[in-house]
Amino acid sequence: MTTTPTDTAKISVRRVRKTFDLKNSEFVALESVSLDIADNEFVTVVGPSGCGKSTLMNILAGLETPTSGHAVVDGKDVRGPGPERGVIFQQYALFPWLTVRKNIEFGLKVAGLRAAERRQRAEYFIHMVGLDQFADALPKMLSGGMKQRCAIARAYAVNPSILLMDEPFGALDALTRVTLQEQLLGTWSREKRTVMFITHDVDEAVFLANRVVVMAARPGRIYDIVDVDLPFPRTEEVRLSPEFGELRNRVWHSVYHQTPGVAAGHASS
Ligand SMILES: Nc1ncnc2c1ncn2[C@@H]1O[C@H](COP(=O)(O)OP(=O)(O)OP(=O)(O)O)[C@@H](O)[C@H]1O
Repeated sequence: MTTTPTDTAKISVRRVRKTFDLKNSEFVALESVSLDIADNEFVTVVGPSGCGKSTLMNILAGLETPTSGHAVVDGKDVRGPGPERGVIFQQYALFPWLTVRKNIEFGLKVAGLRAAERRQRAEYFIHMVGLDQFADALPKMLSGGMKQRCAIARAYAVNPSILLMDEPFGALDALTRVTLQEQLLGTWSREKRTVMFITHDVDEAVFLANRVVVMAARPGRIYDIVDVDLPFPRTEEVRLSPEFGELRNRVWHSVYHQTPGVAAGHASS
């Protein structure tokens, strides 16, 4: 389990504690979380509901501040959102009144790119996620999977070096989900980014990652880190391999046995 911060990490989370004030008490959402993520690494985070996955991601996104400890990106403390960190949520967060193309161009306009350059860049990423035929469609005309592909293209287009993804495929059916996992990995291997990807799905966590971080709840903390030394590209053959099965079982075991009640119930059965 590697949790010791180093100076070379793209992302360093150092002894982060996050508390929320409740009416008569303080709720500890994260306790002493330390984690390093290397440049171009793909890290997935799994854990039971309420273990602080989104809180950790929001801290890295600059949407929450740690109560103590540090979130460091490229050697600097995170002090708010920044263009080098793209965020993708479960709910697509597309502008409903803008077409796919305009949604993707939006961030480029904010970044000050000229119209021709915006157009060219949007085309590239529309093609990358296979939405060529829907470039002029409004979000309401897209399926859930297409909306999420549009959100991924939009995040990539502004060229962030880090992608923070909070259950981006959580609302999709199993087949679309698998297709998007393969597509995301294809994009990641071509474009390279440092990715933190939150999921509830252990198979998804193993399939995508270089490393799986398993969190535990009450207080939210890192419970285990599993290296995934499966080859890329991650094909169906990899997904069906005994090595994949072993890693999935290892991660599942970690998630299952730290969930209060579940392990106890298991032990007594
Ligand atoms: N703004 C807030 N005020 C009070 N409590 C909060 C706040 N945000 C999060 N929490 C609490 O902190 C804990 C961690 O929440 P968080 O959303 O990070 O968990 P999670 O692991 O992402 O959960 P899930 O898998 O269900 O999305 C939860 O118990 C939640 O109720």
